[in-house]
Amino acid sequence: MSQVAYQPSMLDVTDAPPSLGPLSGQLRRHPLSHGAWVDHLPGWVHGSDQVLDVLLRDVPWRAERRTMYDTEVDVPRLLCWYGTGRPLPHPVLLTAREALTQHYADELGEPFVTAGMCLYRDGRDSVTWHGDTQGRSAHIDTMVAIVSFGSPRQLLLRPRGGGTSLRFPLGHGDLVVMGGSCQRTWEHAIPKTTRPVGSRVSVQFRPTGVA
Ligand SMILES: O=C(O)CCC(=O)C(=O)O
Ligand SMILES: [Fe+2]
Repeated sequence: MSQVAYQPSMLDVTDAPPSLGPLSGQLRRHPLSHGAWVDHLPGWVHGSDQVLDVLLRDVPWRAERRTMYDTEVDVPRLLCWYGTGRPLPHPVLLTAREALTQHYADELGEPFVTAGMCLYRDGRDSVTWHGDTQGRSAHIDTMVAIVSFGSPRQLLLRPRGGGTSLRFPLGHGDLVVMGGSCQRTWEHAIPKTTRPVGSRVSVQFRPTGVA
């Protein structure tokens, strides 16, 4: 009897659609040098398991190759680009993009419109030190907002030209926003790890012309 009453409520909890916590008053800003900053909010997305399942299943993940010296090598992660207007694979991502656009409206002055997706299959997948400086972000201050799903990985940041690096743990449902001059004056990376980690999906929201 008690089991009959218990099961539906368990289902209600696990089947509840993913949702977002508030941004105002919750994001913690870390000012960096040269007018760069990072905002961090662990656990922004609730119900992230469901989102991760959908992303792993429905995103048409692609492997890329790039030329390194004179050989072609695999890019060590899978990718998919959702340009302006392309429907996102889970509705909570649209809600997230709109919430970010609204929260940063005064500071950013334009909406987040694209979503870059990366799948790190295990600890051997990574992205090396870089800034997102293709396009307008090479010259102007902007923002890149990252929502992370799946196995926790470290986001490393270091000033261009040398200096101490910082690390932000990116766990299931966490939000990190790189802002100000961050893409031009700092670099970021997701290093490989020998720890036994599972899949991680990173969703990066950017304004138009930033990549
Ligand atoms: O995996 C991440 O969260 C960062 C990805 C990244 O920096 C990029 O794709 O430009
Ligand atoms: Fe990046």
